[in-house]
Amino acid sequence: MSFFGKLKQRLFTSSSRLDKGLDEIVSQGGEPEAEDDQRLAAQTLAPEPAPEPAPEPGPLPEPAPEPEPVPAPEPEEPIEPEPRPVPQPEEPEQPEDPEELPDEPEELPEELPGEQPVEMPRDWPLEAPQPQGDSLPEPAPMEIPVGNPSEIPLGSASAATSAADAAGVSVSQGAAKVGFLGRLLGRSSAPASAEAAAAAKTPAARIPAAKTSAAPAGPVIRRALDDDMLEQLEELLIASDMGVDTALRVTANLAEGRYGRKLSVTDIKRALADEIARIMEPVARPMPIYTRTPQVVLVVGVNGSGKTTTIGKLASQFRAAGKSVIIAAGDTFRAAAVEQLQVWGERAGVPVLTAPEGSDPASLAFDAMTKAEAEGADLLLIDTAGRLQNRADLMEELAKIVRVIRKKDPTAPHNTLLVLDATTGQNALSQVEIFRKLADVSGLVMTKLDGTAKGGVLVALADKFGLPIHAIGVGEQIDDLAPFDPQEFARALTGLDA
Ligand SMILES: Nc1nc2c(ncn2[C@@H]2O[C@H](COP(=O)(O)OP(=O)(O)OP(=O)(O)O)[C@@H](O)[C@H]2O)c(=O)[nH]1
Repeated sequence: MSFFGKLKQRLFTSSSRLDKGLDEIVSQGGEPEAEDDQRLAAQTLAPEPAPEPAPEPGPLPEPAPEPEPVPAPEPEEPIEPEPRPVPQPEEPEQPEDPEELPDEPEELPEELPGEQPVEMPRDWPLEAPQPQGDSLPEPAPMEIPVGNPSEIPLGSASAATSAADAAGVSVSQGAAKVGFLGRLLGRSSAPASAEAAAAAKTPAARIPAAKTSAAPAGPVIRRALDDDMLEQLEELLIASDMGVDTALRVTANLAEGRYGRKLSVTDIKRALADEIARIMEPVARPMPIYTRTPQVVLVVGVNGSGKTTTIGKLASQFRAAGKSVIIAAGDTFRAAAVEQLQVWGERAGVPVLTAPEGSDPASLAFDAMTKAEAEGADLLLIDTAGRLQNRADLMEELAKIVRVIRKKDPTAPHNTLLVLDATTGQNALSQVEIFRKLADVSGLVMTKLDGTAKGGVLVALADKFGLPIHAIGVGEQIDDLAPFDPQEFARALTGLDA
């Protein structure tokens, strides 16, 4: 089975809900179409173009003068990432034990020049080039790589890229690599046999095959888009966890230029997929990589959301991309969480720093910073507790971790990733709201998109918060984390094949 097919299977629950719902909506009040009508409909599938504006009478206004080009200032010193504010606890701060923690600097710099995070184009090679000099911020052309090369079958895009990199040849992955979601949708051109072997190892292989949206034999059913149908579509999108506001916006946009026209299920899927991709496009951004090391990535989220698993996957993939990584097991209150992280650390070949149960996570974070600096690590991934039961405590804990790591690097943490569990549906929205208050969230990772009918929540999140979505988790295996591709996600969610 192709990797593309895996994704389709994994998003089966979400797409099948939409599939089934759309079938029902269109068949109610819809009618089979004669062949001639089908040809006509195919020609008029796109929304009607807006009428051309009538030429304005009278003279045209003078064109506005072009603004003077402003030369970009050349940085003389290395540019550092901007520090994000330390989240302030609601309760008055307790004085820290000076024996436990090193002195805080008198005052954190108000503002540091910000290093522009470099977002990685999707077809960059996996290997980041080495910095050319001390003074220039060096963009690291890397997005979260797909899969662990040791597990990537020969002939896959990543393997091809690595080989080409080794040979000093630049490879456009666009040609060889179909995105992760795309591969799960079944459009991979990679050899099927090796991928089938890899897929067979995953739980996804045991999920029943997804219903395909290939046109059924016989006449296509079409239904004229009217108010009733729009209302039904709204309800269906709400049931898919898109949220009321987003569902209303999506259906309103879908109606534009199509109202009164006869649509088939595939027409609606295409229109929906376009609309969803349009919403998701601006938030699909790989995690920025900075030249400043260690780059500190704070990972937050409620217990069970998939933080540990995501850290393990990230560590493995960054390491496979040639980065040196250290993990700090910051949830010191749960021995099981620490043990789980150690297992992932072993799998990824990455050291995991731990502290005795119940000890201060901030001092572990400080030690981890010291070690990461001493060892010249590229990335430090810090796990944190996710107990929301006592928000004030959690807020203070996160704030203290941030204060302490800023003693070492005032610009840290460079990324604060909020890990969300897709199966929680609309609850993910309130988690974002809460964690944005607790920590300065810089991006999202959505886990467990496999096996949930609530994948639509990602659209609601993008629409409501506009926070970057760096990656998605679609399984429990080490290579089941992928950069977020809005087009492929939209197609997978709507169950569209092509
Ligand atoms: N199906 C699926 N399961 C996942 C995914 N990500 C994580 N999980 C599973 O979700 C469960 C919880 O994941 P953890 O990584 O332990 O979550 P956590 O946020 O670290 O939880 P605590 O350790 O309790 O703080 C585990 O059984 C993982 O295997 C995913 O993308 N898909």
